[in-house]
Amino acid sequence: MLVFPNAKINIGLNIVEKRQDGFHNIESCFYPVDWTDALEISVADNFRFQSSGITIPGDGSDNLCSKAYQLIASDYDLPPVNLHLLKHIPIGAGLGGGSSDAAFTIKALNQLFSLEISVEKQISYARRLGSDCAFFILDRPAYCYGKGDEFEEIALSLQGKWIVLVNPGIHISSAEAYAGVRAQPSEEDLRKILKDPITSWKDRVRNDFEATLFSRYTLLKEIKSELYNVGAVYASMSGSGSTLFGIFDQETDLRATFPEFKVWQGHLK
Ligand SMILES: C[C@](O)(CO)[C@H](O)COP(=O)(O)OP(=O)(O)OC[C@H]1O[C@@H](n2ccc(N)nc2=O)[C@H](O)[C@@H]1O
Ligand SMILES: Nc1ncnc2c1ncn2[C@@H]1O[C@H](COP(=O)(O)OP(=O)(O)OP(=O)(O)O)[C@@H](O)[C@H]1O
Repeated sequence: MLVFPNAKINIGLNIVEKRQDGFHNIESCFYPVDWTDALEISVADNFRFQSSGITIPGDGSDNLCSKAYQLIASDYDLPPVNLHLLKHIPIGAGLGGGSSDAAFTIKALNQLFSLEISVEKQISYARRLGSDCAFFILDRPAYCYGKGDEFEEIALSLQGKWIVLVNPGIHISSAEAYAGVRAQPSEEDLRKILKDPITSWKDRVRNDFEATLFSRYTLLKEIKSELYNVGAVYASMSGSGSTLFGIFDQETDLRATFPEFKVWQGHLK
């Protein structure tokens, strides 16, 4: 079975409270984008994880795909499988790529072996692998809260809008990014702002990681400004960086604008 785990962007990200368990409560809109990895799962004599494409730090056994397999195998009688991951989504990029790989492994195992695990149960398995993982089970626009692993439907459609993602190759881990911020309650309900036209989002739909990360890495701030200069109706950093995105009303090819960075562009669904 071949599946294509996709990335997400965060449209707004308020870090509202530091929790007793060391995590942070956030408020964010997660929106899927079609920058994808490819994951092939086939029955084998022994369990094996291999990857190609972008090099993933760590050994195969701590890959989130392997962890997802082990988690499901601890409750269900699974045969050994060969997992082959072709890694395209930049890592430490605020795009949730590793989390998506984990969630898609759960979904694929469920389908391949007819496990009939309910969506709710798949979400609770995913949650155990990382805060971002749960979103990718349903994989549709959502307002996320708590650790980012609880969500509700949001009536937001950016279908047909053009999006450009620019990744400058700076690796920022979630833990590093959260360590640098001070949580504070949000000024305005994100769900309410997102009901207003996209042209009113600039300066209102904020990512709380930008303040600290833009002063540490000025390049990130420059990329965001450039996205506005070339006509984005809204631009922001995604998650804990280092990817910036711009949303445009029409197709805009920015590969020549950012020749030294990874650029992904396409329509939103
Ligand atoms: C920045 C986001 O991508 C926004 O969507 C996520 O909040 C990050 O989620 P993630 O990478 O799946 O994070 P996890 O793997 O669960 O946690 C990694 C580390 O990030 C920090 N962390 C993560 C999520 C959260 N709500 N609060 C945190 O403080 C914790 O130090 C944690 O040990
Ligand atoms: N399938 C995977 N893809 C990417 N990273 C993985 C994967 N499995 C495990 N990891 C580990 O997770 C780390 C990346 O996690 P991190 O949360 O920083 O980035 P991410 O998953 O790309 O997305 P985000 O920046 O949005 O959280 C890597 O350094 C690697 O050690």
